[in-house]
Amino acid sequence: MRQLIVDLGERSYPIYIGEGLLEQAAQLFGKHAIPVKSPIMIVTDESIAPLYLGKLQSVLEGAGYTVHSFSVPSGETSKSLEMYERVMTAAIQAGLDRHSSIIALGGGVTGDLAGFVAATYMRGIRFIQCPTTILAHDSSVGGKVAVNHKLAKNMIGAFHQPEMVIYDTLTLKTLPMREVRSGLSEVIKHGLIWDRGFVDWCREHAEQLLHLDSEALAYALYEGCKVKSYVVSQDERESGLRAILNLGHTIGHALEAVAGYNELVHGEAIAIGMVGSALLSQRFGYESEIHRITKQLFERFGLPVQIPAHMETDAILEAMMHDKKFKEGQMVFVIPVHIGKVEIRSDVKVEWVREVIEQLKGKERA
Ligand SMILES: NC(=O)c1ccc[n+]([C@@H]2O[C@H](COP(=O)([O-])OP(=O)(O)OC[C@H]3O[C@@H](n4cnc5c(N)ncnc54)[C@H](O)[C@@H]3O)[C@@H](O)[C@H]2O)c1
Ligand SMILES: O=C(O)C(=O)C[C@@H](O)[C@H](O)[C@H](O)COP(=O)(O)O
Ligand SMILES: [Zn+2]
Repeated sequence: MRQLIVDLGERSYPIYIGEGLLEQAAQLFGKHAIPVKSPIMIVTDESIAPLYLGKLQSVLEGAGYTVHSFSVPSGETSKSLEMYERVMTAAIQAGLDRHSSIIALGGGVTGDLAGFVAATYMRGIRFIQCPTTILAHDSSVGGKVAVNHKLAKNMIGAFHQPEMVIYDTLTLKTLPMREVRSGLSEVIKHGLIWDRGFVDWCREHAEQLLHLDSEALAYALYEGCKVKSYVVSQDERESGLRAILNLGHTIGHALEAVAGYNELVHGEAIAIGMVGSALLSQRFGYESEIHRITKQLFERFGLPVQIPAHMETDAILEAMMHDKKFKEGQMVFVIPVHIGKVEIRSDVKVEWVREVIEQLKGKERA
């Protein structure tokens, strides 16, 4: 088992990464003094429940916990206020009290939704992340929890850190290929913002990663979580540095919203967004090599690098205006300076963004 600590003073918590960790959930709950006397609730989705809910539930019941569960439909559209209310209702009906815990068993959708319920139920109760996707190496760490608004991604949310992250990498073996690629997009993002050596390693190990080679995957998840934990521990509430974790998201989130949250999955949308940021970096005089390397990397992982042609440029621009980094009437972008380093710029011109969107739709500039 590998272990990392998210260092946030008295709210610090561990990330446990290893094969078969769901079997050890009861010991880990005991170690972290998760109260046995109050009922707990596992929130998961309808694809994950038949695979892993029974295991987690029986392990915890075996240790004396009273375990309730609630499954939401799979997919991004479950990150909604409507679903939030349904999970809330289930929590009230299950009699969760102030000492109860909510456990998210699933990907980023489950984690963000269940986490937002935990953050707001009785003004906040304990929350435990049990990620089951590659992408969730990112979403399970750092305490951003939210649901979407139809006009903008993650618009209704909170910061609520988990008690711990229990990452059983055996669960990843059942991931559909599209979700493997999507998760690797955020893994690569952690390299692009912080560590050129890790980007090179990802490129060299693309085949192993795509085939879920256990050792390669465990290393990639550990490295990704390491970057994420370090950044979060420096700037928990995104007053500065943390915004770098948003590379590719200004465009990516807009694409997800414009598509009604059911065309591109998150990792796909941000892969396109990261190629867009690499194009924008040329406007600041940075090397065109950044764009070439970024694009080739995502192509190698079978991720999309173009905006679907039917998406209207104006609609994308409009959705981008709701980005949470938008400040004093100015778009704010995470811009690559070179591979492994980015900067936050608030002097990106809207015309440049329009041109980049057109380029990403396959309409090359003259
Ligand atoms: N909070 C954060 O810091 C943060 C960071 C990154 C992404 N996110 C959010 O995460 C979400 C995307 O997360 P995701 O990609 O994990 O999506 P997801 O939770 O929808 O999971 C992807 C799909 O895989 C299925 N699945 C999950 N685990 C499985 C398994 N082990 N075996 C088989 N199928 C499985 C799910 O049912 C779903 O259909 C987005 O909403 C994004 O905004 C949040
Ligand atoms: O943790 C962060 O900070 C991130 O930016 C990680 C992103 O990968 C993630 O998609 C996050 O949910 C985006 O945050 P938002 O504040 O732009 O909604
Ligand atoms: Zn993301």
